Parts: sequence; structure tokens; C-alpha cells
Amino acid sequence: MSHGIVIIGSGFAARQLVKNIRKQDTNVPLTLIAADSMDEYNKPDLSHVISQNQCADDLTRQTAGEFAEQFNLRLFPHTWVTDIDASARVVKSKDQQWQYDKLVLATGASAFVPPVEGRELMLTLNSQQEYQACETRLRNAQRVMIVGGGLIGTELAMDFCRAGKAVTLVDHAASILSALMPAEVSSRLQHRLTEMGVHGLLKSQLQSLTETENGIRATLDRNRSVEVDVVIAATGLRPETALAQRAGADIHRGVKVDSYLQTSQPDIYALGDCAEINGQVLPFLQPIQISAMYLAKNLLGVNAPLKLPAMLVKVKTPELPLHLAGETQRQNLNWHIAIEPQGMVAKGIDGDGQLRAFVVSEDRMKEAFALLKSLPV
Ligand SMILES: Cc1cc2nc3c(=O)[nH]c(=O)nc-3n(C[C@H](O)[C@H](O)[C@H](O)COP(=O)(O)OP(=O)(O)OC[C@H]3O[C@@H](n4cnc5c(N)ncnc54)[C@H](O)[C@@H]3O)c2cc1C
Repeated sequence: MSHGIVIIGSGFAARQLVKNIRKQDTNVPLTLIAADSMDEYNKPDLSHVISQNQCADDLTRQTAGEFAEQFNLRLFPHTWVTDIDASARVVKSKDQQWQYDKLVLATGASAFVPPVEGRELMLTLNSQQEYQACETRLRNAQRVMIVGGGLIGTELAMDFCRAGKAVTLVDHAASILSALMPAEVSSRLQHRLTEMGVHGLLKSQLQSLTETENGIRATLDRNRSVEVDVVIAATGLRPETALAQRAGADIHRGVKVDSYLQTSQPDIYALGDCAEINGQVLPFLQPIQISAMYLAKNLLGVNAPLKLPAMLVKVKTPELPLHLAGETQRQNLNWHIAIEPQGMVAKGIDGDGQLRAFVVSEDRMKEAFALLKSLPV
């Protein structure tokens, strides 16, 4: 008897995979199990919920029932998978189990919360569910502290500021987006945030959080403290690797997979934020979308090694959106930055004169597409 393909997760990775499988095979049994409601929403839109005066619920695009009907699926929402027995090919929850022929882990990543005293007072906004759980507090808050000036922290800082809140952005680095680009390249955006009223506390370490009568007191290094109403952790993601570990698959930063998206265990694959593809964790929609196309083929018996092209990532800060591509974090790049009235183009060139990375402001998108073609794949 065919048990078909079992997918754990219902996020972007799982859904892209389902769509690609169904384009090629309308019959193979597909079972999805996920801890959430399985309603579809666009996760990147969480960066704009507050300023758009929306609720996290408004982001729902398709209910689980419609999804199951459209793609002929067996769905198990609100179900936490606790174990995988790879030798018996069984997935287990507290009170159910499912047999599989092929298993796909699409378990995503969870927000990392820095291990400071009072860490339980920090909110995380890494899913519709997490946003829903605290949106009344977010809406009522006047003073918001965001810990972490990376992609998500910067987007949230601008969003809360546009919604009229007093925002403090804390980061231990000397500039925002420090893991993605050098300070000279992010400085225009940093300046724009300051102009808008975001209070940047850079080169600063959060040390503890304590509840006060009127909010939360955040203590920082150098004997500084700030009182706010809410504190949001935007300090990075940790791929969900626990189930892969239970299944005996190799893990490193994420669940290790090869070019076929296969883990070290036979017939177990990983896709999306949980996966580490040939050493790279790529928690963005475009690589997930392309990987899902290849994985669908592999699951259906066509051997198709993944090839990822150079891809753009957008910093969705509406007052000054940026697009970046390539190895922006690569050391020893020579950055050539051209700032003109019509926007910025920053090119990261290596010692051999090869373009390795670039960052452009939205008004220079035409150039971005041309530069993308010059990046080595
Ligand atoms: C605020 C924000 C803004 C973003 N903006 C952008 C952007 O502009 N551009 C871009 O490319 N990317 C962006 N991203 C990243 C992008 O949204 C993610 O890379 C993508 O959504 C990840 O999809 P996924 O399916 O891998 O994971 P998820 O959507 O996290 O799905 C994981 C699934 O696994 C389930 N699960 C996990 N463990 C278990 C278990 N043990 N049992 C059962 N179910 C389990 C969960 O319930 C969930 O259904 C953003 C992310 C955030 C948070």
C-alpha cells in the first residue's frame, strides 16, 4: 500500500512543494501535519501589519479547508509532531502516527531570544500565530524597543515608527544591517530612520529586562536604561532541527541536505528555513520557491540537482527600500558607492575586479537586474 509523501509544516516551503507536486502528479497521496492552523498567509507582510492598521488575521489568504480541497490533501492542523522513527518510516504526535514512503521536513525556524535576565518579557513576531498572541499589546504600546537591527528588526523599526510609536532600536553592532552590508552602505537607511524619529542605540548590549509599574525597564551596558511598553526580539532565527535529530539525520546550523534536498537519512528531505543546503541556510522566499520546484521532481523520481541563481533580497523599509544580492558579507570587498539624486548603487568588488555583491536603492532597480547577471553563480 502506498503511504505517499508526508510533509511536516504548512508554511511557504510546504505550500510551494504541494503546488509543484500537484502540477506533476494529481494522485500521489499527500499528508501535511503542522502545529499551526494551516491557513495560508504571506509571512513577509508581518513587517507591515501595524502601520497598515491591520490585524495578523487579515493576512490570511486561503483557509486550510480550501487548501485541502484545491490540492487533494489530508491535513492535520494544530498537531505537534514529537518523533520520527526513520527505520519504521513513521511520524508520531502525542496520540497519532503516520506511515510515509517519503518524508519532508518543512519545519521552519524559530526566533532566537537572547539569554538575558527577564527574557520572558520579550515578544517574537516570527509567525502569524506569534503576532496574534500579542497584537493588542503591540497596538496599545506607545514605546517600543526592538532588539536587533538586522533585516527584520530594521523593517519593524520603520513600521512601528510609521504607526506613530516611539521606537528604540538596540544592536551591539555599530551600524544597522551589519551582517548584510558594511556601514557605508547602510548609512543612508540608518540616517532615514533617525530622521523619522527612531532612536538608535548601536554598539549597545541589552543586559536585563524587569517589569515596572508603567512598563518594562531595559538595562543596557554602560549603566544606561530605557523604559518601554514592549520589547521585541529580532535577533535572528534558529532552524528547527529537533525532529531531524530525532530521525537521526545530520544537523549543523540547519538540517543538512545535499543538492537533492535529501538529508543523511534515506527518504527524508528538508526544505525552507529549517534546511541547510550544501552548507548554506537561506531563509528567504525565492530560494525556497526554487528549491521546492526541484524537490518536487526528486520526490517524483526525476533526479534533478538544485541550481540556485543569484537572487535579490529586499529590505522592506518603505521610506527607503533596498535590494541586495550576492555575498554582501564577504570580507575584503572593495565597496564602490555611487549616491546620486536618483538613488544609490553600491558594488562590492573583490581583489580580482569581480563583482561579488551589490546593494541598490529601489529607484535603481533597472541596474539591479543588470548587475544580477554579472554576479558569479
Ligand atoms: C517579519 C518577517 C519578514 C520577512 N520578510 C521577508 C521578505 O521580505 N522576503 C523574503 O524572501 N523572506 C522574508 N521573510 C522570511 C520568509 O518569510 C521565510 O523564509 C519563509 O516564510 C519560511 O517558510 P517555511 O515554510 O520554511 O517556515 P515557516 O513558515 O516557519 O513554517 C514552519 C511550519 O512548520 C511547522 N512546525 C514546526 N515544527 C513542527 C512540529 N514539531 N510539528 C508540527 N509542525 C511543526 C509550523 O507550525 C509551520 O507550519 C520574512 C520573515 C519574517 C518573520
